[in-house]
Amino acid sequence: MILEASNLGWSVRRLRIVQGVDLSVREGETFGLVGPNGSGKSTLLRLLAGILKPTTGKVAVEGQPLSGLPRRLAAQKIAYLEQQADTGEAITVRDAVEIGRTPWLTPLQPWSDEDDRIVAGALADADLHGFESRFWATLSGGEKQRVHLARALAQRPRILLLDEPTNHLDVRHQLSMLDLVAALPVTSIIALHDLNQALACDRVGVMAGGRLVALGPPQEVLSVDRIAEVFGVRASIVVDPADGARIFRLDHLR
Ligand SMILES: Nc1ncnc2c1ncn2[C@@H]1O[C@H](COP(=O)(O)OP(=O)(O)OP(=O)(O)O)[C@@H](O)[C@H]1O
Repeated sequence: MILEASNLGWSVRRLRIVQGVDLSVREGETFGLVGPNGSGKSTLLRLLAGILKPTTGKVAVEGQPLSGLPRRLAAQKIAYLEQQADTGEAITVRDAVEIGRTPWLTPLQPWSDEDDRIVAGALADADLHGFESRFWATLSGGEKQRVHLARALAQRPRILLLDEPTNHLDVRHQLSMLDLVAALPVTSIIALHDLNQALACDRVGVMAGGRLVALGPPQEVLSVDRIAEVFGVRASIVVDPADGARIFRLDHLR
């Protein structure tokens, strides 16, 4: 297992925000995390990224405790794309993406042609050709989101943790973001609100009230009954006659 959490929990002022999460993620897997607002998805991702220190339990990356890994080493293994990261710094798109290379640079291994090549590839993968010299503050929400993705890709991590990465993106960029993540030779954990997007993941975990209440293949985990119970909505499954793909139609519970 590339990433393992056991009895993972985080509390603030005696409030249990995440509790008792046991999770093992396989190498190369695209793992979707779904759940209502406030169910603990972002907090769980921040614990897995090592940004929050667990109140209970632990996280292991490639068998090593995350808490014992030096920050630089952890950043070589894990990239985290936050939900609403912003900066007031006057930086360009290229500067922002170059930051992704930081964990790999040392005085003995300064910036090289290989770093240039990786940054160019990340910019291209995030469809940012022509944006390199634009200032961050002038970008739209979706363009900023794509720069974050490019920065995370430039980090060349083993594990990508993405918090609602399709937020702000137009439909074409939503599709290319998810296709890109699925095609990358990395392990990804993605918090998603769109249950149809979650259907495309290898496995899905469902968060409710700070707990991981279900875990498994999307078709099993995202049952009509569970969607009603966890999200309070009525799901019906519609089959596209063109290719047999199953999609959810969602409505109020009656
Ligand atoms: N530092 C904090 N202090 C108090 N409450 C917090 C803190 N951090 C998170 N919470 C609360 O913990 C709960 C879980 O938050 P979290 O952001 O993890 O949920 P989420 O599932 O990612 O939600 P969303 O879908 O809205 O992004 C929320 O009710 C939130 O208000």
